[in-house]
Amino acid sequence: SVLADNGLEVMIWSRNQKQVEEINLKHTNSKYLPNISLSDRIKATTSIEEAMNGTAAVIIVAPSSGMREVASKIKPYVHEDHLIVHATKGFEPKSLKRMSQVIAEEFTTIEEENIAVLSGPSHAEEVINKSPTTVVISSVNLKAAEKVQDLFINSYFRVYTNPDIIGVEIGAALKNIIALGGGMSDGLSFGDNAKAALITRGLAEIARLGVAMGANPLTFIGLAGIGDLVVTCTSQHSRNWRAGYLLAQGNTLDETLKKMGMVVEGIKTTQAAYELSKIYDIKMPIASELYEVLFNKKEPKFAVEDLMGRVKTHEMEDIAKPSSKKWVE
Ligand SMILES: NC(=O)C1=CN([C@@H]2O[C@H](COP(=O)(O)OP(=O)(O)OC[C@H]3O[C@@H](n4cnc5c(N)ncnc54)[C@H](OP(=O)(O)O)[C@@H]3O)[C@@H](O)[C@H]2O)C=CC1
Ligand SMILES: O=C(CO)COP(=O)(O)O
Repeated sequence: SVLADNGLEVMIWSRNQKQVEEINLKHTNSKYLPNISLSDRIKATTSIEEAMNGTAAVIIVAPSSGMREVASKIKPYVHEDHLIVHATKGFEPKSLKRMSQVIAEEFTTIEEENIAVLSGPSHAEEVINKSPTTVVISSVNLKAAEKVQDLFINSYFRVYTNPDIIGVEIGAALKNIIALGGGMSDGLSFGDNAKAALITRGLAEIARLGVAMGANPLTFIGLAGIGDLVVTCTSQHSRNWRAGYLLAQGNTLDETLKKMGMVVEGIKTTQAAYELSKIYDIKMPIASELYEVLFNKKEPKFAVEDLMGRVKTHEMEDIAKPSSKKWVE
């Protein structure tokens, strides 16, 4: 919708024939964005060949578990001048690869310089209503990032460039875990103190893993870090928040997913973060407790008790420890 508002012709590829017909005939997408009218500059097709015909840029927004499948379908139609942008927030299950790594592996004809990541606090439900939104576009190539910035930027959608593609993708993926916790906190009727603690301590563990994986720590105080963390932990538009809320109210994981009916990236990402924290030897207490709740049936209230009862430590554990001498002074 942002691109259509900017005067571009947009072709959506979907695997769902009914959804394609609805978009083309009624200009609505009632399952995913009810009560919204879409621009008639947005058309849809189930044919990837038709969708790719004459395009300059391809925006992939499949859930992370489907990224490789979708990329491999697009592959035959991609040429070296295409700009490939993704807005997916997660890691590939099992390989634990970032989305731009999966895209680079699939599109061997595309230079890494032509791949960009769009991220930041941007619930679709608000963007579609033209509510002021700020995001980042990240690429190893500033020129590519600026081209995508020019495609998207307008009076309600402000796009900043950021060269740290690793940090942007890691911030985007890991914030969903903390958002599950934010929903649980509200589901358990904890207050604002608990939410602030989750956001702040969540950011600390996101940054610890991110830095170990090669990110610039400053990215985590930007839109793809704290920005997206705040919006997903506090907004009722957030699927991750809602899933956490349902879990805290006693629903099982299966019941929660059935009630959601939309992708909840934080669930698979909790598994990925659990594995990455072991590979990189990074402490991620919130992600570890969420792992126990999601996959080992631990009750959320016991997870909170265990988080609160951790061995006492310095706030900046593993990042900056003041010397004991200075501390005494
Ligand atoms: N919603 C939001 O506000 C934002 C979402 N994101 C990210 O975008 C990604 C997608 O989220 P979102 O669109 O909200 O998720 P939804 O669950 O709302 O929609 C997922 C869409 O992807 C399609 N899909 C799923 N798997 C495949 C596949 N293997 N091949 C083809 N199509 C597939 C679904 O089709 P079908 O209906 O046929 O199942 C559906 O159209 C996530 O990584 C999310 O974190 C990022 C920023 C904001
Ligand atoms: O990433 C998002 C907003 O920036 C969407 O978050 P949810 O997947 O939790 O809805």
